Amino acid sequence: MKEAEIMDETTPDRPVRLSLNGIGKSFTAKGRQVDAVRDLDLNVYDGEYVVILGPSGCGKSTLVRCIAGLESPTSGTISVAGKTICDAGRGVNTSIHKRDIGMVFQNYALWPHMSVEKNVAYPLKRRRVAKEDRASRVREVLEALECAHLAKRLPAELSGGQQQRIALARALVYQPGLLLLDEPLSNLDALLRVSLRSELLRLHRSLRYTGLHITHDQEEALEMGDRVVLMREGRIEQIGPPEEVYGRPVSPYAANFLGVRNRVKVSHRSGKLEHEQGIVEGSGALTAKLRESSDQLELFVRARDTHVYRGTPDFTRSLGELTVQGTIAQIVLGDGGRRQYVVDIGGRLWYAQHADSDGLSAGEEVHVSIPATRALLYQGENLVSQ
Ligand SMILES: Nc1ncnc2c1ncn2[C@@H]1O[C@H](COP(=O)(O)OP(=O)(O)OP(=O)(O)O)[C@@H](O)[C@H]1O
Repeated sequence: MKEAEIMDETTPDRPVRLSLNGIGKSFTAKGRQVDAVRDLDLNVYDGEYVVILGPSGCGKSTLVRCIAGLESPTSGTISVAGKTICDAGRGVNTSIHKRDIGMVFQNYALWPHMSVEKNVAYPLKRRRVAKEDRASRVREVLEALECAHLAKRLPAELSGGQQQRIALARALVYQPGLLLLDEPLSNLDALLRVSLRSELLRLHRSLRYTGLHITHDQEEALEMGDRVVLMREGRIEQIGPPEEVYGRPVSPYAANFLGVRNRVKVSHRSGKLEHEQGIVEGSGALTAKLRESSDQLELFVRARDTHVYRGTPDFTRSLGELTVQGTIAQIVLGDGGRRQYVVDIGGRLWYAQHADSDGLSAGEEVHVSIPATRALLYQGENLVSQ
C-alpha cells in the first residue's frame, strides 16, 4: 500500500529527514527470484522515531541495508535531508561512509581489540575530528549513556547490555542525520531488553535524533515508535501511531501479528453474526453496514478485551456488548498474574484474560462478553467494523 493512501493527520508537520520512493530489492537465489522489498514508499520526519515491525522474512533487514548502503536497491530512490543518496534508475549510489547514517546492529559489532573509548572515538577519527574535540565528545556521549566508568575496558569485559550501549554511543557520537537500529535488543535477555527500551526512549527524547528501528517484537514496536510500520512480504501493510496500529489493525494479517488471539469465522444472517456453533448476541451494531449474507467474515477479539461471566447474559443490561455462550475448559495464570480463561464455545476455544471474578471454575456454563467497540470484524482483507 502506498503511504500517501494511508497517511493521516498524525503525519508530523516537520521536514522530511528520510524519504524512500518506490524502493524494490530482488535477489536471485538458486535460480529463483525473491522480491524482498516491493515498491515501498516511506517518509521519516526530523526527530521522529519510526519502528519497522514484521515477521521473519518480510524484508525489514533488506530495507534497512538498502538505506545504509550495504545493499543496492533494484529500483527506487532514497534521500536523506533532501539529498539523493541512491537512485537505482540513474545508477546513483553514495558509499556507506558518505551517507551521514549511524548504525546499530543486533550483534554490537564493536572492535574487540579497542577499548570502549577508542571504539566510540573511531567514527570521529575517520572524520578527522581534532584529538581534543574527540575526547570531549566521547566523554559527553558516554555520560549521556551512563557508561563513562567503562571507558578503559575492552568489549570482552562488558555485559551484552553494556556492549549494546557502547555500540549506540559509537553510532551517536558524530551526530548522524539518521540512526538505523537493526534488531538492537534481540540479543539481550528479556529483562534487559525492557530496561534498555526505556533507556533508548529517554535518550531519544533528550537528543532528538531521527531513528529507524527494526524489530519483530510487537511490544517493542508499540512502546518505542512515534509511528509503527508493519511490513508484509516486502510491502507496508499498515503505518500509523502505535495506538492506532494496536487499536485498528487494518487486516487479519495485522491483527494476527499484533497478538489478537481470538479469531472466528462468522456469517451474517438477519442482522446478526453467527459462528458455526451459535449466535453472537448483540452483534447488530457491527452488521449495520453489511449486506445480508456477506461472506468471508472473520471476527477478531483480544483476550484482554474479553470478560467471562457465570450463566446466561441479561440482555437488557448488556447493551453495546457482544456475547457468546460456552463452558470453561481451563483456567490458567496468564500475563501479569491475570487469569486466563479458556472457554469452549461449541468446540472452538475462546481466550479471555482478566482479574479473577466470581470464583469461576472449569466446567461452568458461562457467557463471554466483548465490548462491541473492541470487536474487529474483517471481510476478506478489510476491516469493516467501527
Ligand atoms: N542475500 C540474499 N540472497 C537471497 N535472498 C535473500 C538475501 N537476503 C535476503 N533474502 C531473502 O529476502 C527475504 C527478506 O529477507 P530479510 O532478511 O530482509 O527479512 P527480515 O524481515 O529482516 O527477516 P529476519 O527478521 O529473519 O532477518 C527473505 O525471503 C530472504 O530469504
